[in-house]
Amino acid sequence: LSSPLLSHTDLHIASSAAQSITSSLELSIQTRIFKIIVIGDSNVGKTCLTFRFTGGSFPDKTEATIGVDFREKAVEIEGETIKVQVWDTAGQERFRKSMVEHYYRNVHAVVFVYDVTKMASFRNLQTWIEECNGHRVSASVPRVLVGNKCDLVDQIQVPSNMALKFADSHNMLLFETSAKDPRESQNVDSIFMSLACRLKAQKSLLYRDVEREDGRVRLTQETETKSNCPC
Ligand SMILES: Nc1nc2c(ncn2[C@@H]2O[C@H](COP(=O)(O)OP(=O)(O)OP(=O)(O)O)[C@@H](O)[C@H]2O)c(=O)[nH]1
Ligand SMILES: [Mg+2]
Repeated sequence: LSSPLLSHTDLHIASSAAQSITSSLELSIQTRIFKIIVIGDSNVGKTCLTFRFTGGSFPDKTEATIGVDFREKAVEIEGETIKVQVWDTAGQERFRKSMVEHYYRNVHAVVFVYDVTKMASFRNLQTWIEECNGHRVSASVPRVLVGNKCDLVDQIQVPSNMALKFADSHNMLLFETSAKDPRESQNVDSIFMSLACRLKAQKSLLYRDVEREDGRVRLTQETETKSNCPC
């Protein structure tokens, strides 16, 4: 009789190795990236807001963004680490025109920014929304509205109720905040975190649609009832 090719111990080692490969594969599959673009007139503070979220501070000096700057931050939501990839876009037409297609390709969420001290930047939101819609961004892609520079209290031109009405009519949440004021930093974080939470909820619903049980695939009725998302 020939001896078995693999002993019991060998089999055990092989099965542990297979398990660890599977779990590292699952980990890499689970690291998801959410692409969030920040859009609005030049000088409204898009670079400062994205800097505040990813770097935790207000930049001493900024220059007009050319094309796009990428900023990333890993956040943890319900035990899952997610990479939030923020696309800080250029507001000036000459610095953005060759990039616009790239901004909107496979975007997961959109942040529209205006400057509360500049009515023109609020009025121009309509044009930014039209550009976004013109690039076939699905209605299921969440959008939020941000009124920045609230620290300049004496110079406010855009009343909150006007902004709220506009946000409501476009099915967006409104955040009024300041990238400059350190007391507002949590509020700035919540702009991006609220979007990441919504995206996670949407995506995990998709993942949960199919569940294996007894080797068969079945649809589940599970929804987001278990969510303990902070937002
Ligand atoms: N007071 C105040 N100033 C701000 C705030 N955010 C940005 N700024 C200032 O506004 C100016 C423009 O900020 P940026 O972040 O560069 O503007 P942007 O929207 O990125 O502009 P583009 O890159 O040209 O599209 C800078 O001088 C900032 O210091 C804020 O919350 N409060
Ligand atoms: Mg900029």
